[in-house]
Amino acid sequence: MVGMTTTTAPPTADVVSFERVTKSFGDVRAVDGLTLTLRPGETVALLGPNGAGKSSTLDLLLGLSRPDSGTVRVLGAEPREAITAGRVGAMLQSGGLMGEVTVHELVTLACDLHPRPYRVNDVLAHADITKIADRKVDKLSGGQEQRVRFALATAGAHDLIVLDEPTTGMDVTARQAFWATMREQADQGRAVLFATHYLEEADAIADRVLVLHRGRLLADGTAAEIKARAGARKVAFDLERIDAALTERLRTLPCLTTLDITGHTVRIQSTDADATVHALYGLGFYPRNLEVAGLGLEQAFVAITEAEESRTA
Ligand SMILES: Nc1ncnc2c1ncn2[C@@H]1O[C@H](COP(=O)(O)OP(=O)(O)OP(=O)(O)O)[C@@H](O)[C@H]1O
Repeated sequence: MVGMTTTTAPPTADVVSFERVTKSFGDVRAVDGLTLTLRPGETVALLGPNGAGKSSTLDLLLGLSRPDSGTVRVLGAEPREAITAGRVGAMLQSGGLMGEVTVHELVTLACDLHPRPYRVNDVLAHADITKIADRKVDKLSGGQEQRVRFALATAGAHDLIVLDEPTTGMDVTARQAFWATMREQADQGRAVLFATHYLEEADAIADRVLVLHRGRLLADGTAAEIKARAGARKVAFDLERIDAALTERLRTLPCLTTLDITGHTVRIQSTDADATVHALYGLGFYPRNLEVAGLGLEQAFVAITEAEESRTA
């Protein structure tokens, strides 16, 4: 971050806008006609299987790479302009921290360079690194290093905070503290965009979830909407006796996507739980302890991405 005044355009309603953005590496289309907008105060999770294009999307957003076609705007300006103006804080996976300095010195430098800095002691406290402020940066554990990266990303008042898998390596307490601080930032009107593989974090934290797959947006909505869109439900019940013949009959149930039998317990995933349960009784089964539940975000994510895989196979 460089502390200089630039001719940044005035804020628009959209913090980020991607308009039919494409980026390829050789034959690989990492981002494929992506259109999306982020608004102030939103906390948005970016999900996707390995290679879906999450990091490539964040790189475009941060001006670290340029699209082959389409436009990327951040706070109404070119990404690099918004970044040079200190309006975007980023915490990326890659890139080492300066080694020979202490945590305090590094955070002080980040605050000094920021056009709208917070107080160094406040930044240290929020990132929960006050106790390790005098340690050399290259002597930190993985989780401590993540917290220092977080401190650097929140050294001043940003309009947008971008985080690539921010809690990797953090323990449970550090994660909770991290998300509490992030929530405060969002409550102050900042947009927060984070890529993650921890779906429970996306479920708990994000107002909005974006599912990327092969560079395209497969789903965009609240976690509840994404779960509902996946449509599938879990059905579980016990049977008194299960043998090979009964297992074969269970496989004929309609709308079944998965069948798992452990001891006397049958677990099913179904695209239409009502039809499956109805047929279960119709086939003469007497299920006990019958439970029907919606999918978690993780299962919904798998269902959505697998459906797309088989559609495009
Ligand atoms: N610099 C590059 N050179 C060549 N291919 C690249 C480059 N960057 C990304 N790719 C390819 O583009 C695709 C998208 O990669 P990207 O890193 O954006 O995915 P991702 O969703 O962040 O994955 P992960 O969850 O594994 O971090 C992948 O097929 C990847 O191999």
